[in-house]
Amino acid sequence: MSSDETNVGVDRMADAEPVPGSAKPDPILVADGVRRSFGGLTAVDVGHLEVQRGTITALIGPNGAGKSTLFNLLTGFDRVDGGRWTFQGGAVNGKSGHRVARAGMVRTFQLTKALTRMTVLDNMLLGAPGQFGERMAGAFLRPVWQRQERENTRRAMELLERFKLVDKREDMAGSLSGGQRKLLEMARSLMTDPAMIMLDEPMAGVNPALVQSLLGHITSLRDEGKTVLFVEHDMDVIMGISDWIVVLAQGRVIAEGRPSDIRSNQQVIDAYLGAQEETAEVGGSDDD
Ligand SMILES: Nc1ncnc2c1ncn2[C@@H]1O[C@H](COP(=O)(O)OP(=O)(O)OP(=O)(O)O)[C@@H](O)[C@H]1O
Repeated sequence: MSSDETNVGVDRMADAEPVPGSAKPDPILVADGVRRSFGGLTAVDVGHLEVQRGTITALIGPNGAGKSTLFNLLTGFDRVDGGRWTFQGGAVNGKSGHRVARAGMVRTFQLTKALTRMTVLDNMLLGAPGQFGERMAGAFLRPVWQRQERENTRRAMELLERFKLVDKREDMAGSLSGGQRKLLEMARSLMTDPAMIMLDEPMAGVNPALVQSLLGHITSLRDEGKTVLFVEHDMDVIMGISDWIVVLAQGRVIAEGRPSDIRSNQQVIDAYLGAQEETAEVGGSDDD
């Protein structure tokens, strides 16, 4: 799965302690005291979290644990009640999603209705950096933004090729299968050549034939030196692909470690079982 020669980030994890808040040898993201409440409910309350550069880190936890909220906070798509975090050594808390992306930390988004009515290529171009032409339409700058547009299109085509979507470039994004949409979401997030990519349930709604292809893309990104943080429910995927796993329950990090550490961690088992029991008590049967 991992290439030991190229995978410096993973190699450097050897000494990381499998405990909540553990220090990493070369963290790309460091968060402290990140909190978010909704009314009386504390959705996220993360004391200390470090994500190692160049690894695939999974963020897991039972339903309602706070995974999506933490994603939204870190990437500037929700407002924190408290806390700070740095990315590549620079503070990014309080920055808008756009500025966080420019700093090199991007997240994937599910295709909204509006985006499904655009072509695959136009979806890619929307993820492009700069959008210089739109902001500065002055005629004297035309050569500059035309050059940028050409460069964006070249990059989009290169990524569509890589993700095997190039033949679909003129199709409406809404006509893609579930798996192809996930590929497009991933490809689009790479338009800005980010250092870190955050994937929100990359396998949801993907048929088994495309799962392997998506997994291959995720490991390739890591092997090229990018950092991947992903939220996922599929345990086989999580255990098979992750270099490190962070477990959230009721907004807090209750465990961290390699898949082998997490698999046998009693607190993790209890958190999942507890959540299941709560669901059973209210009569639900959420298998999400
Ligand atoms: N905008 C909001 N308003 C009110 N409560 C919210 C809001 N967003 C999230 N919550 C609550 O915060 C808690 C954490 O939700 P979150 O969606 O982050 O969990 P999750 O771990 O991503 O769950 P799932 O695995 O089910 O997607 C839940 O109790 C949820 O109901």
